Amino acid sequence: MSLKLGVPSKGRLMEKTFKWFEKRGVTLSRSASDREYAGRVDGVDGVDLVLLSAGEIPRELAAGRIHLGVTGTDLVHEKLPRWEQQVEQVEPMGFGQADLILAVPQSWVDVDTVDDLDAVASAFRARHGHRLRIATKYHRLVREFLTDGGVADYQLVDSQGATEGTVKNETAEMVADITSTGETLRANHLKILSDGPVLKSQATLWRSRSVVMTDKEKAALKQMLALLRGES
Ligand SMILES: Nc1ncnc2c1ncn2[C@@H]1O[C@H](COP(=O)(O)OP(=O)(O)OP(=O)(O)O)[C@@H](O)[C@H]1O
Ligand SMILES: O=P(O)(O)OC[C@H]1O[C@H](OP(=O)(O)OP(=O)(O)O)[C@H](O)[C@@H]1O
Repeated sequence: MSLKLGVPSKGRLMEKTFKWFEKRGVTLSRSASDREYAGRVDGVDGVDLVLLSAGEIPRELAAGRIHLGVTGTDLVHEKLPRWEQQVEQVEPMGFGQADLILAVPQSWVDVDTVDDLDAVASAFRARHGHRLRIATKYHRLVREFLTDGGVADYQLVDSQGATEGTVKNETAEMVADITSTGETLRANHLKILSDGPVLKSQATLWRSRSVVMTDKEKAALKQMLALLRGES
């Protein structure tokens, strides 16, 4: 069997991933049709390209269906419990930087920190009879962060997109989401809590810890890593 390299098939990480490999002597190419999720790897023998959504790459690494994969730190930490046991970080790639943050309405002038949030959350529950709602797709990371910060009076509301709009739409009181330029937060009149971020993320090359490799796969991995690390 060949070594399997999983890369984002679309979205913001795809193009930069292809360029990052190219710069290191490994050419990734998609088949002629953009709609066909197939491609090839040139520059190292015995490697297959697997095109996947960035969000699915953590699971495929953990299951051992791909040996190497490119995706954001945020997605690995969110989707894999005890991620260190399932994957190993090979190289941070220097693009796709984003911070996972907590943000509240700018009009909450008394709330700047997690401590302030704790006080407001308790008062909110007493006044409204339900817990303060935080919209996010990062359930695990947000829960861990708030537990560490001693905040308990809240509930998570799942939001898989347009998360900053949930406050205006009154389906949540605040959000936990990824930001890079901060423009979406500003446009939606939200401000970031100062004691964060919950996580700093960037595109990263990961290696699965779940596969037993054949000699051929081991040789391809060695050659690939030497090239990517500039050792050959
Ligand atoms: N401004 C940003 N907003 C959202 N994600 C960003 C941003 N900048 C970098 N990223 C990173 O990009 C990755 C998500 O990539 P992308 O948006 O292409 O995937 P997606 O299409 O949302 O995933 P999927 O294909 O699973 O739906 C995450 O690791 C995220 O941290
Ligand atoms: O800080 P900024 O540069 O404004 O970027 C942050 C925004 O980008 C992402 O959304 P995306 O574009 O992936 O759309 P989505 O709302 O469908 O997730 C993220 O969820 C924020 O909404």
